Amino acid sequence: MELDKMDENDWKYHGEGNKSLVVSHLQHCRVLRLLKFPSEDSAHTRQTAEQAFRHILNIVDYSKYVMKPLLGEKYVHSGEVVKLPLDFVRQLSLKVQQERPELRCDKVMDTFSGCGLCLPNLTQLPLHHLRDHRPPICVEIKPKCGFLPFSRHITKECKRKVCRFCMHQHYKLANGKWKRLSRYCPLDLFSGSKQRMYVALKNLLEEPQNNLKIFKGGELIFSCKDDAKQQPELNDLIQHLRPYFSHSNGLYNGHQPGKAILNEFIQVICSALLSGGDSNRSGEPRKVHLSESRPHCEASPFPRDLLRNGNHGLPKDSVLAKILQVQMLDNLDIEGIYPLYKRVEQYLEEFPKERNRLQIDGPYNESFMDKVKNCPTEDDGSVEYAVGKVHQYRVAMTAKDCSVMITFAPCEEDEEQQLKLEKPRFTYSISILDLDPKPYEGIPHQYKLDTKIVNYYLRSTQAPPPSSLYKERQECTLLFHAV
Ligand SMILES: O=P(O)(O)O[C@@H]1[C@@H](OP(=O)(O)O)[C@H](OP(=O)(O)O)[C@H](O)[C@H](OP(=O)(O)O)[C@H]1OP(=O)(O)O
Ligand SMILES: Nc1ncnc2c1ncn2[C@@H]1O[C@H](COP(=O)(O)OP(=O)(O)OP(=O)(O)O)[C@@H](O)[C@H]1O
Repeated sequence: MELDKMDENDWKYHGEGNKSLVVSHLQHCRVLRLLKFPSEDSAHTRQTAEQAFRHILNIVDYSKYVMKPLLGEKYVHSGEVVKLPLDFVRQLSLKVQQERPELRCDKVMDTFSGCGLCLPNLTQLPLHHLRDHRPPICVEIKPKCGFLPFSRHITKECKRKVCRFCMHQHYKLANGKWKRLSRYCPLDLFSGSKQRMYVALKNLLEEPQNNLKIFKGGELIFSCKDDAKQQPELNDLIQHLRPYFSHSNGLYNGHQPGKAILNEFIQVICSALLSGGDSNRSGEPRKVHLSESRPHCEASPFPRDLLRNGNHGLPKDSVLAKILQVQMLDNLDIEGIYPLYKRVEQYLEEFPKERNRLQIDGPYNESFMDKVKNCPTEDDGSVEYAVGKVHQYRVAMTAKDCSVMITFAPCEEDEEQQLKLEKPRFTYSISILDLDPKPYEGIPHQYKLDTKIVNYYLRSTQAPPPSSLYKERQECTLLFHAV
């Protein structure tokens, strides 16, 4: 990619989140990630080009020196900061505007700093097109927090029983972010039990919200609709997936029934999520267990009588195990962190120059990582302890908000061979994305939000739920066979 010859016509809109907008290159397996800012603030809070460059550099450093060592080399692609011609960025911004979903248009793309992040396009498998005519399928999951907090600082008992995602659903519904409750529960996905993972993925397919996107050949084919009232089309998805699962097993009227296709698709995702573990001497993958936390969320729709005390857990090096371990660096919960944040604030008021030494806003380097890793286990009343725990909390927050991308494509066999196989075989890659640092200043907001979510949950579950909600849920429930 020659930066001085950038042409907006070589790029197209790919997707966006709350903080950044992503465009993909038409020929090369590359994306550009550009920051976004609230539109009303853009005139006065706009950063100088120098500040914007520093900001993006911080994102790369944080990914490279903090998240990559914690999550594993193989899953993290940190990318590189690129300086882009301002004219290119302005033209690009105009070009993508009409593709942007309405719900994301409260923010505008950064067209003034001329900085962006260049990353591999993780929805593609490099060189795959040389081997098979079927383009890769990519499943992007934002799994959210996979454990129940176990901190002694927790004041509301329900937080030990119902997970944050399930509680938050009620609050999101009330403030209009979504129109239907999601039945997805992160604790099921992180359980390591194939049955529970299956149910979690099935529930994501029924109501993806912002937790599931599916791409085919780099094109988005399944996600929540822009109009949150509309449901995504599972039948369309089945048609897209059919060529990947057309083997001879279980044919009905000459082809696989839709349910069977979704069933196999979910199993492929499960296998990928459980892969990557090394084995012990008996050949069993090593597992990680959450001894400190209750393993099941009371709001999950997974039938309680099917919960067994079996030796589930996630294979040690699987992508979900890696993410969960980092999430669990938050062992005090926001209720334990907030007083420590206030301790740091008080200290900084007295000694403002200490902000740099304590690396409150970075730099995110080995020394920051040292503070995260070697934080004392007991509170000795020091500012060092408080800063260490705050840093750990922020790292855990990143892991609670990251996404996993599983990109898979049929193995090399030609079609005839493929049809004779009992099950199709896939080659795949797994990555973790959106590993940006969460701001230190965000802690008071997190504290308030936590209180709101819990209070709202308690209020809404004590009162009988509106009957229309249940009606809608029943209408969209699919019946899958247990695996
Ligand atoms: O607080 P949460 O759990 O709602 O997470 C926010 C996400 O909402 P979600 O609940 O996943 O729909 C939110 O996602 P959406 O904008 O809702 O797609 C962002 O990821 C936000 O992170 P940031 O402020 O952009 O760095 C996320 O904020 P952080 O809490 O991770 O800072
Ligand atoms: N390297 C990549 N390859 C392919 N697609 C990507 C890549 N990085 C991001 N995307 C796509 O762009 C979308 C937005 O990116 P990202 O999640 O990083 O945005 P964000 O604004 O930081 O998210 P959030 O809302 O969590 O703050 C992703 O959901 C994903 O679909």
